[in-house]
Amino acid sequence: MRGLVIKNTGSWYLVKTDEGKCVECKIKGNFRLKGIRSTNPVAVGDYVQIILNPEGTALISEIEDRKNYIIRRASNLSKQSHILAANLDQSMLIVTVNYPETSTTFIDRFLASAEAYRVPVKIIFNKIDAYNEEELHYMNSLINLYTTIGYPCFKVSAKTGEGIELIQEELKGRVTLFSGHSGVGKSTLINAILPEQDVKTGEISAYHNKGMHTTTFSEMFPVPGDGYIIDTPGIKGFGTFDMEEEEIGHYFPEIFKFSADCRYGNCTHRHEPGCAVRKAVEEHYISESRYASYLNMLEDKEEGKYRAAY
Ligand SMILES: Nc1nc2c(ncn2[C@@H]2O[C@H](COP(=O)(O)OP(=O)(O)OP(=O)(O)O)[C@@H](O)[C@H]2O)c(=O)[nH]1
Ligand SMILES: [Zn+2]
Repeated sequence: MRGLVIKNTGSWYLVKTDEGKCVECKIKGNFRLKGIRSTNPVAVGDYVQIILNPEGTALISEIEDRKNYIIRRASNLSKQSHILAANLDQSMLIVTVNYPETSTTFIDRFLASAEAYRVPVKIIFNKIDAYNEEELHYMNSLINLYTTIGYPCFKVSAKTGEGIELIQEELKGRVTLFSGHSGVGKSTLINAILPEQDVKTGEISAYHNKGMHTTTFSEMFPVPGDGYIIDTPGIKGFGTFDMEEEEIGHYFPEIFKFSADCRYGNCTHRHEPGCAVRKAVEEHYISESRYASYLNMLEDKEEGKYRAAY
């Protein structure tokens, strides 16, 4: 029998079968996954085959190939990873231009990691009820920027309910990871989206409070119209994805596009002669803020190398 893993409590997995029944499952034997050493072989979002027991529980016997997954290093010292969620259809990044401000560096790092994980992102600008004219102007210029690059943007107020219906439409039939740094109104927004659900902010927050240092258990919350929201505790972005220096530019779609015309194939777009990316920045085809975020990620990479070498 086939089903979707919607909750992981550590030892048990809750699987929703294709027929719509929820069954508590354990894992059968040992799973080995290609390429990753993981502390949890099965994650929320996995499609699995289960074998029912007479007691009404079941064993997970097989995991279907994942179209994508997000992981977190179990600890700095270990090479093992913890799979937070699998088979994401999209991620919604909640941002605010004030109270508190989300920096473009944060947004761009998130977007680049999402590209690396092959998860499409929609950017949700929250708290539009609270902005003055200047802030609204700034928000609209960001919306213009990110829409042009290919990231759909939405304006909402979790407080007044403005724009929420459109978000509900976007969630239908999809598995969506919710992200955003502390204070952007993620919990308020989830509550506004799920008004009659038995999922409450408190429940999600309780998960949050378990903090970064304990094992993380994820859960998918059903939304009307056959979709799910994943709110991973303690995850503000995707974390660091191991990217090679030359690779970082691949995850900035507009930089990648222009880089085809750079003189050198391994151009890092910093100071190489004949760099088409720098030229595009000078001519305002690529935004200064995006280029700055790109350089910022490159710098991190260099510092990482420095640490590794000493
Ligand atoms: N004016 C205004 N305030 C909002 C809106 N959405 C959330 N807030 C407020 O922003 C603050 C933070 O909201 P939360 O929902 O707790 O934010 P969060 O992103 O879940 O934060 P963490 O729990 O720290 O991750 C609260 O005081 C909310 O009342 C909004 O649309 N407009
Ligand atoms: Zn270049």
